[in-house]
Amino acid sequence: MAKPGRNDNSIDPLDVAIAPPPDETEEEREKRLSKEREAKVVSDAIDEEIEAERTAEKKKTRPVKILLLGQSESGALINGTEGKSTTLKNFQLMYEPKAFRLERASWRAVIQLNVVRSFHLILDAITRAQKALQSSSSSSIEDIPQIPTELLKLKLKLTALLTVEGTLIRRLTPDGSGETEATQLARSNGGTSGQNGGGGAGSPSGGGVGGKPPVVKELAVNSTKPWKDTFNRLVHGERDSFESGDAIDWEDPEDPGRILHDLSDDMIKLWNDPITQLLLEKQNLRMQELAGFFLDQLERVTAPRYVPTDDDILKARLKTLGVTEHRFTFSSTKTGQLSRDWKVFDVGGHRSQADSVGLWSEVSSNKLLKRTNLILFLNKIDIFRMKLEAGIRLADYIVSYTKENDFDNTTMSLVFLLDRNIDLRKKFANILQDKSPLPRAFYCHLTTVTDPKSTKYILANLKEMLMIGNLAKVDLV
Ligand SMILES: Nc1nc2c(ncn2[C@@H]2O[C@H](COP(=O)(O)OP(=O)(O)OP(=O)(O)O)[C@@H](O)[C@H]2O)c(=O)[nH]1
Ligand SMILES: [Mg+2]
Repeated sequence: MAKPGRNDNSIDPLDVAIAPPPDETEEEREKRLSKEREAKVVSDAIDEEIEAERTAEKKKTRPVKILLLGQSESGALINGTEGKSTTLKNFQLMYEPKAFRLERASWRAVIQLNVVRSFHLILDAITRAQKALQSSSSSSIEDIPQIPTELLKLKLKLTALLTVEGTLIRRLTPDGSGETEATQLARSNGGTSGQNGGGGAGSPSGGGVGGKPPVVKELAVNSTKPWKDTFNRLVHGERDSFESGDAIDWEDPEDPGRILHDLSDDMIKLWNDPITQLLLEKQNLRMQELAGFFLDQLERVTAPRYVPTDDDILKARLKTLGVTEHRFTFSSTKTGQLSRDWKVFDVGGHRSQADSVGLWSEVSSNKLLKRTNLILFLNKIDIFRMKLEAGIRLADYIVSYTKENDFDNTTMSLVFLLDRNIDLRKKFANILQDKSPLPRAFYCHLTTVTDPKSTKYILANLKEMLMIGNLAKVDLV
């Protein structure tokens, strides 16, 4: 006997759903059947196309696969993100420059969001200082400078940026595109506003005034979704004119660039004010080290007809969610013997991963990846150097390091890394040697991937791997 609530198995719900209405006339029946015939022709054509693609795919040499792995947030010494999407941007810049530059309109919005986000952090920092000054119980009050009325006026005017932030977020995550669901705005512990967070900065390295460190909210976009399409719809005119600003709709009355331009002078004043700098310093907020830093270029990026340069696009920050696949066909002229299809997978980083060493251990020991060649990038070396020069002591992070924290010579930071006692590369090489199920060569680079030249390391290693290894059958991470 059937249990109560169970469907009768002999009735197919699909049949019921597509069954013709019981009172169908002869004419309606003819119409329906004709539509069904048309749909079948389309469906057959799609099946044929898929089959043809599958056959063509099988005939081709297997593509080289590159999986970009890393964290979204990492340790305190080299903070923030890993630069996976930036590496991918470098590939696009090198091999699909036209398509890359056609996306300038979208990246312009991301850069504007980065700018606004930076100001959100600054305004929050001033608010925290104000609160601390008002509260007599604050222990660190004597360290906080008095905030001049002029600065507070500027702050008030610039709260208009929070509206721009909202507009930009809405544009980057349009309704119905699925982007809103994919948008992750991390919790904020308060500040100037309770509004949505913006994209841009990584985690600030410091604490609040006499309180908890500020938690940075960040806009994340699922890169498999066409967030760029919102802006591409604005594109008009000749597609070939990508080098100019023609890809941007300058007539758009809603363009956030207009408000940014109107507030430009005030933004520059606030950022350059020594009290602002002091307040940031007291709160250990090193804006220069945060991802998506454009505050030293405010006049240019808020200019009425600002078009992002390649360099700006490489520096722009938009967090990735999920996995994106990009295909490139690399010509032999640029890559030597590497003329074949490449698939590059950009994997959005996770905050939960313990640290870079842990991730490297996991990847090295993974049995499914045992025949996969690995290249390790110790990225953001420029920021590492900046931190060393700012007086952060390596010994506070690496106990075995006992040498001088001396940075007169700009190459010193690299010497530290290469030093036998604390050779980070050696540490990672040992992990690979110990954990790898099969012996593998260790490739490692200290990089600054915002510099397009960094791609050359990848290409040089790939050539070597393809030559040394089993040439046709190499998969890469
Ligand atoms: N100064 C400096 N900035 C870098 C470097 N590499 C990446 N960045 C910047 O850091 C930010 C984050 O880089 P992404 O490439 O988005 O990082 P990601 O690994 O894709 O991060 P998730 O998407 O969160 O997983 C961007 O604003 C980059 O421009 C670097 O070597 N030096
Ligand atoms: Mg990314």
